[in-house]
Amino acid sequence: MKPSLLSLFFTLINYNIHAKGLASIMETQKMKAMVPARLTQTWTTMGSTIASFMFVCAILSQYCPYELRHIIRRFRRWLKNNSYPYIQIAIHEFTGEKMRRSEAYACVEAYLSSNTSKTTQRLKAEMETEHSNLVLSMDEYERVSDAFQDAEVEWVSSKVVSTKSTRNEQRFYKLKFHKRYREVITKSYLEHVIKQGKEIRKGNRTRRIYTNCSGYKWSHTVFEHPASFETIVMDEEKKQEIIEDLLAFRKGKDYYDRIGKAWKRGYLLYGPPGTGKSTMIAAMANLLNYDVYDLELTAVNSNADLRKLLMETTGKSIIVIEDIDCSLDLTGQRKKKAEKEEDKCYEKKQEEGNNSNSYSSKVTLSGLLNFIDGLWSACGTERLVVVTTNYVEKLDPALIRTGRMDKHIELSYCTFKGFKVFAKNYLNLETHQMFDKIEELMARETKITPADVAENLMPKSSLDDPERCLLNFIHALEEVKVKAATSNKAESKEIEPAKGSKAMEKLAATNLIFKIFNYLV
Ligand SMILES: Nc1ncnc2c1ncn2[C@@H]1O[C@H](COP(=O)(O)OP(=O)(O)OP(=O)(O)O)[C@@H](O)[C@H]1O
Ligand SMILES: [Mg+2]
Repeated sequence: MKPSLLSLFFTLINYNIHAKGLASIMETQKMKAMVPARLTQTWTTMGSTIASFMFVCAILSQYCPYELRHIIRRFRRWLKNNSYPYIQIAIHEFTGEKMRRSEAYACVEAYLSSNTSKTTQRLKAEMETEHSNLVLSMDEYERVSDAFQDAEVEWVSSKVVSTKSTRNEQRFYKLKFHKRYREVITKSYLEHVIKQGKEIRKGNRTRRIYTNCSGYKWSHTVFEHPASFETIVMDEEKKQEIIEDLLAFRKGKDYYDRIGKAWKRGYLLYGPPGTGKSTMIAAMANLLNYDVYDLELTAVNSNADLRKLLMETTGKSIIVIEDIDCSLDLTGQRKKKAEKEEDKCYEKKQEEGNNSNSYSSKVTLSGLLNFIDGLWSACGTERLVVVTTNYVEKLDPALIRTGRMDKHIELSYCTFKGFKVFAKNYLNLETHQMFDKIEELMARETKITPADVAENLMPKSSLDDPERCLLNFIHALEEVKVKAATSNKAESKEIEPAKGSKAMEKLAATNLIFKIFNYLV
């Protein structure tokens, strides 16, 4: 068949579909009530007549002189516009080159599930997590009507299934309305739908934690961490200051706009292992109701991949880089000679197609800083970036200067005051005769982390009553004290012969061994 005849055939089908579509609109509940059955039949007949007429016009247009064909084409356009007075707007689930889930689609879905679930006959029910609510939404190919001011509209949920794979479905909502309502629908109704949808989504939102285990792509799961600022044990004043800072940031859109600064803030959490850095990040996410992006820098191959990942993050989120000193070489020189050599080696490996995971990350400090300062500010708002480290002194001052890491928070060893909060939370004890002994042990600079306090106070079996837990804790404190005394003794022994250069070397080596020993213990 010639292509022109094929197009004629499709034109005919198109007009028939329009005619049937018109009839099916009439079948929706609201319109049914308004339009009598006879009128529906008239429309259907008229639709078929128009389709046949169009078919004849199309044949004529193929075999007539150019001028006549032009007139027929114009007439056909006029007829189409007047015989099918409806406008359709499609809102697809995935858009753009990267096929990101469309915010508009999500808002329409939320709006329709809340506003039309009482009138929809076929619904689907979904529950994202075991603790979240059951969310009802329109099932596929379902139609619902809605009214806004004096305009009647119809929503249809539909999907396109790829011929290559049935798993590759593209869902979309189609909004149909009479063209006389064009202004009100495009200017006010859609705005109203998106606004209401956003509000509903805020209420239903289940937070997510994203991670880039596969390198350049985020994968996510539901974020359900029970941490809160109430259960974090630290200096009360410092805690309040952090909470206020976070809440001020969340409310700060207008302020950031006014001062011409991107709406983002950097936090640096530092302190020994087990002092609550990761727990605090979870508490921050819970307080602000933000998503978490846990960025594993060692899995990122290049600065370009890092940028791609960060640009894909959404607003209302915390981007976390844990143990940054272990992920990057951050010791001051941003690009050392050895690093340059490694770069060459890496490029060679890439050329050979040997891009193994064992090869270390090629993300550089300057790549990270460039993003935080440059592109970072331009793409997206309302993001916190939180960096953690056990060794703040190892970090390049350029990374942690104000503007990049605006707030520095030190988390440290547990004090007696902190222990009392743990005892209240874990054992429901406000006071106990063993507290004096504990206070005495803790006063002598016994460095015990909150993680160790929590572990020792936690009952391990039904036989563990509060006394037993406190005894466990006293044992742990005594052990820490003995270890500290042994390491101090060893250090002071090494200091004495430290006059000659050989002795200096020996001291350095022993110190290193003890440091490693302490770290491991
Ligand atoms: N300040 C704290 N308040 C309450 N619990 C704490 C605190 N610090 C640590 N914990 C407890 O110790 C456990 C370990 O803490 P967390 O993982 O947050 O430490 P961290 O500082 O991130 O350690 P690392 O530096 O090794 O990553 C937590 O599950 C929590 O129960
Ligand atoms: Mg941690």
